[in-house]
Amino acid sequence: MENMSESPVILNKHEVERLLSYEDLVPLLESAMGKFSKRDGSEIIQPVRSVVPIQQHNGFLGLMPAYLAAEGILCTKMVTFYQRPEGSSLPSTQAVVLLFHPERGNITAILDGEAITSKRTAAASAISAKFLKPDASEVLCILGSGQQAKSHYDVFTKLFAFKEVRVWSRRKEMAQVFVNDLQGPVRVCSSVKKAVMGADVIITATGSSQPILFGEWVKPGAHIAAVGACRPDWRELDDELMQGAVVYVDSREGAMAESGDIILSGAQIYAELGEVINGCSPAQRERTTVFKSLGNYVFQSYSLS
Ligand SMILES: NC(=O)C1=CN([C@@H]2O[C@H](COP(=O)(O)OP(=O)(O)OC[C@H]3O[C@@H](n4cnc5c(N)ncnc54)[C@H](O)[C@@H]3O)[C@@H](O)[C@H]2O)C=CC1
Ligand SMILES: O=C([O-])C1=[NH+]CCC1
Repeated sequence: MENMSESPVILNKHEVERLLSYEDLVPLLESAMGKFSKRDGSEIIQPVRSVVPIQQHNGFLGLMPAYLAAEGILCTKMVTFYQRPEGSSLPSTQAVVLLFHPERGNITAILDGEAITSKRTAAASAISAKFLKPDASEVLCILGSGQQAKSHYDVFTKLFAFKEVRVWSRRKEMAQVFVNDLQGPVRVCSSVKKAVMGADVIITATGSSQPILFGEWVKPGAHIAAVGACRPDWRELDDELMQGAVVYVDSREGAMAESGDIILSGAQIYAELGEVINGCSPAQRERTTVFKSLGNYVFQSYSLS
């Protein structure tokens, strides 16, 4: 987005939603993930996110700067995640993305980050599924019924042909509200166990800080895109699942600093997803795979630059 005038371009949530299509985003993100995993410090600079915990809301403010020299992208995202009471009208994840002119240092754009976060996170999970889900994947299961659950439903049903989609939410009526807003058929399940048994692809997109998904319920060979639990003491997946699966991440440094599922289970990171995209690490589709997503900021700056 080239802006030669002094005033930055400002795009609100609706404008970002309109401009940011999955058709554009998914291939761009795939390419950005590959470039990120080839990183040498002079080309891509992305420090691990600074996090300010906000204890009273069981949440945090995250500051996420990134510089891609070759692409001419200098940006930062600022994002809050606050645990909301069930049914709250306030979004749990809110964000702004600032783009800077890499030569002059001025702000060129101020972009609503809520839509970027929803779509970019879902697109990253979809790319993980493209490489890691079992070849014959028929059943998709979504745990959670919030913003991320919705964006994941949208992109997964757009890109893949599942025969069955299931959703679980800790309050069944919230799962029902979620389903009522969707176009296609989705089955509401009354327990995580019922939702995940036999599923080929499982998305965990909850605000939980304790494991909700247990390895004993997961079909061998399934692919799990684990989106929540973005703090070092938060979990969504249990030790059995983490230790038995082949674990892929968006960023090794980020995962070692922020993922409770990795740090507390002691699971080994097998590869970054970008290394799979680059052909440097195998996609072990025949094994149970976990993509532990934390939100890699290079990707989102890329998508609207
Ligand atoms: N990996 C990434 O790049 C990103 C991760 N996130 C994370 O994804 C998760 C979901 O975010 P949003 O969809 O924006 O939030 P949301 O508030 O819209 O949805 C959260 C869902 O989790 C459920 N939930 C909350 N606490 C729970 C618990 N203790 N047990 C079971 N279910 C619970 C809620 O009922 C709701 O269905 C959060 O953990 C957030 O930090 C958010 C943005 C990007
Ligand atoms: O990438 C992101 O924006 C976030 N990751 C975890 C919460 C928000």
